[in-house]
Amino acid sequence: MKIAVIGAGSWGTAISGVAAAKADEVMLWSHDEPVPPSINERHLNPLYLTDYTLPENVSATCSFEEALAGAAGAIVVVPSPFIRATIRSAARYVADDLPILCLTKGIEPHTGKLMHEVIAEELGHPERIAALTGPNHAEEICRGKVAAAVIASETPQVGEFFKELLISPSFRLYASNDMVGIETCGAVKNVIAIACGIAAGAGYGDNTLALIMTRGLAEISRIVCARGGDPMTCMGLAGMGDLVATCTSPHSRNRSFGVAFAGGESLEHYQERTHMIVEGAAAVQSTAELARSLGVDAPITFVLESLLYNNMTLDEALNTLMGRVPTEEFYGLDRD
Ligand SMILES: NC(=O)C1=CN([C@@H]2O[C@H](COP(=O)(O)OP(=O)(O)OC[C@H]3O[C@@H](n4cnc5c(N)ncnc54)[C@H](O)[C@@H]3O)[C@@H](O)[C@H]2O)C=CC1
Ligand SMILES: O=C(CO)COP(=O)(O)O
Repeated sequence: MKIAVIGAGSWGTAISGVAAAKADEVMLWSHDEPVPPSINERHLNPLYLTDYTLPENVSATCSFEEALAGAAGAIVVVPSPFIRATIRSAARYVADDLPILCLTKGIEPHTGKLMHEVIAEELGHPERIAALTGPNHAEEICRGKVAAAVIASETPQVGEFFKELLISPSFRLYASNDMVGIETCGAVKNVIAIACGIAAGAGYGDNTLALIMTRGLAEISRIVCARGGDPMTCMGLAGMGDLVATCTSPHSRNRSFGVAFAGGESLEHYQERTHMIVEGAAAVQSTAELARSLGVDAPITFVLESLLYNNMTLDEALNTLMGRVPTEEFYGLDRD
């Protein structure tokens, strides 16, 4: 059995190693030309997780045709800003019944669409699409450190196919049918992680971080509910689990960017320096747009939007948040 992995960043590289334990062959599609020769000759990605040696049955290519030919399943893991264009370019090599698993975390700007919805729009046949999210830093997964995630799908057999492929003694996978819930959690927790990074970088304490995480989870839950997801999803691995990992881990690019931003570094400089995607920076804008269109109160996201993009100062941000009148702890959690 061959599995195609579309996207050779940190997470695409790590998940290829996981899939290689069960698949006969994993072929990784990379946007970056230096990646395939290095993986094919030395089993090393020269740009991401550079000290992780991939299994011998993982190879790489920059050709969609080569990656997808004869594949029994495809895993999509390109950063959200590139997902629509990438999938559109790959579309003619994707069979109508190919099971697809989406690992990307984001919300499309202007449309408010989740990543599985973008893939479905480009490829059709939404019933063959599943999504996986959870507290899964690639740096730990590639070392086999114990972790878990949720796989959600409209069709149970599709979720089961990917669960069987990726489950291992060190990687537990739970099933869900709430694709909207798990993907919304996965996108918006990145916003909250930036807020935690900024607070940590500015010298605030653990109480402050717990406050941001907890009120962040309330904010995520209101958006999940308004989007038609299940609020219980927010209590699980895709919600609280990933929020805690991303808001506290030194591996998190979103948290680290927040720390750097508090120290005066720009987003452009941070991304150029690390070559990594800060999904939460784009998600600040797309989540704010989505929340406004849904009529959802998202104060942390709105303040971050002003801080990152409209020259609000940190003091003004703090005063805006702390100046709000505290209301009921769990308002806005009704499902429409
Ligand atoms: N790194 C991690 O631990 C985890 C990442 N994710 C999610 O996985 C997704 C991918 O992130 P990473 O693998 O971490 O990426 P990364 O930040 O490690 O690497 C950036 C990726 O973007 C690609 N890229 C750059 N320009 C491109 C273009 N024009 N078209 C297509 N691709 C382009 C690069 O080739 C590279 O694969 C994101 O949505 C992220 O939130 C989810 C869970 C864990
Ligand atoms: O989603 C992630 C861990 O589950 C990765 O988070 P960062 O993009 O902040 O590194």
